[in-house]
Amino acid sequence: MSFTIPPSPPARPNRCQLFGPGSRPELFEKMAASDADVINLDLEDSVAPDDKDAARKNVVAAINDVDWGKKTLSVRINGLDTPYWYRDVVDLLEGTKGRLDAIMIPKAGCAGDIYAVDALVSAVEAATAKDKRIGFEAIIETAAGLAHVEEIAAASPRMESLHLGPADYAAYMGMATTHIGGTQSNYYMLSPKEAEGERQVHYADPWHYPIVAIVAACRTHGLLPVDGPFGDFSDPDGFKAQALRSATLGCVGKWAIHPSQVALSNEVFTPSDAAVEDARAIIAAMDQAKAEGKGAVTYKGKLIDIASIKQAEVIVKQAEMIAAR
Ligand SMILES: CCC(=O)SCCNC(=O)CCNC(=O)[C@H](O)C(C)(C)COP(=O)(O)OP(=O)(O)OC[C@H]1O[C@@H](n2cnc3c(N)ncnc32)[C@H](O)[C@@H]1OP(=O)(O)O
Ligand SMILES: O=CC(=O)O
Ligand SMILES: [Mg+2]
Repeated sequence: MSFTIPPSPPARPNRCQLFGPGSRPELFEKMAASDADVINLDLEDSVAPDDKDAARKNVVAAINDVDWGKKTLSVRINGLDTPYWYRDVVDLLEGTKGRLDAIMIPKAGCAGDIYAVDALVSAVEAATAKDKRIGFEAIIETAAGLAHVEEIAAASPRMESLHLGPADYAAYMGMATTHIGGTQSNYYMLSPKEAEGERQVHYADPWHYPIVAIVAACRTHGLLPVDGPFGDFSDPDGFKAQALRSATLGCVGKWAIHPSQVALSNEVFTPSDAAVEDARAIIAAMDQAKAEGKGAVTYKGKLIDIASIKQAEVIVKQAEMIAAR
């Protein structure tokens, strides 16, 4: 371990974030009644320019009036390159009475973007004598965001999570696709030409690199890494495969852009009973090994050592936090 101990991320479940446009208030009660851990009311890209003012009013009213239970409640504001974002921040903070938990900052490109929102939020919080400090979520979805992911993660003590936005990421990176997340039909490898038989297609994961960069930045600075949207809500198997890849790489959750995706995300990002039992058995086996003065032992035919305790503790802690919510 480095002499610098990384901070722990916020201890709250973040398995699924359900989004809904601020311009569709008829969805808000349904979102509140869902099983998502986090709700994101959107003022950004799911809201047409002519609807921005109305959506902002809808969202302020809903934060005050809807019973959001124990959910983490967040609003995605408009980007810092638009004329809308400052009014989003001011109206959200001046117009709501303490239920809002976080603001999501889209298209974060550098630490200065987070600093700018922090300055405005801090001024409104001071002026309105708010006790509660609003947290920040930021979306990594531009080339600059990816290039500066670590400085964005470290930009403010308000930062709680980073998210991959595959739709904008694809656009800003000039990727040849119009699909939102998931397997891309043109991103594949073929088995070697000289191999026996018909050549096999292997679909690789075009989101692997940004997800790993986000996870590394989050784990360094004590934030929650979250995978973003999967646009084809008629493809639950595709959603699950993408979510499993993200979970395997260290993400704690994924967005849902349709209610049908909430249970899938919760399932993938909740450790199974078998996984928790196995993790507890590994910790017990290592306790026994330690008592016998050994650093490495065989468990179910495989090597486990001191690093295995840390791996197992990730699963146990996640399960305990979900059970305690
Ligand atoms: C792409 C990059 C991004 O930035 S993603 C994040 C921003 N985008 C969003 O917030 C979009 C969120 N989703 C939606 O707007 C809608 O789900 C879309 C995809 C347009 C589909 O809407 P719609 O045609 O009404 O769906 P549906 O008829 O299949 O709905 C079935 C029942 O579920 C409801 N529903 C729909 N969406 C939500 C939602 N987001 N949250 C909660 N409930 C939702 C519908 O009202 C419908 O309910 P009911 O069965 O009639 O009672
Ligand atoms: O904001 C989300 C995205 O995929 O873009
Ligand atoms: Mg986006």
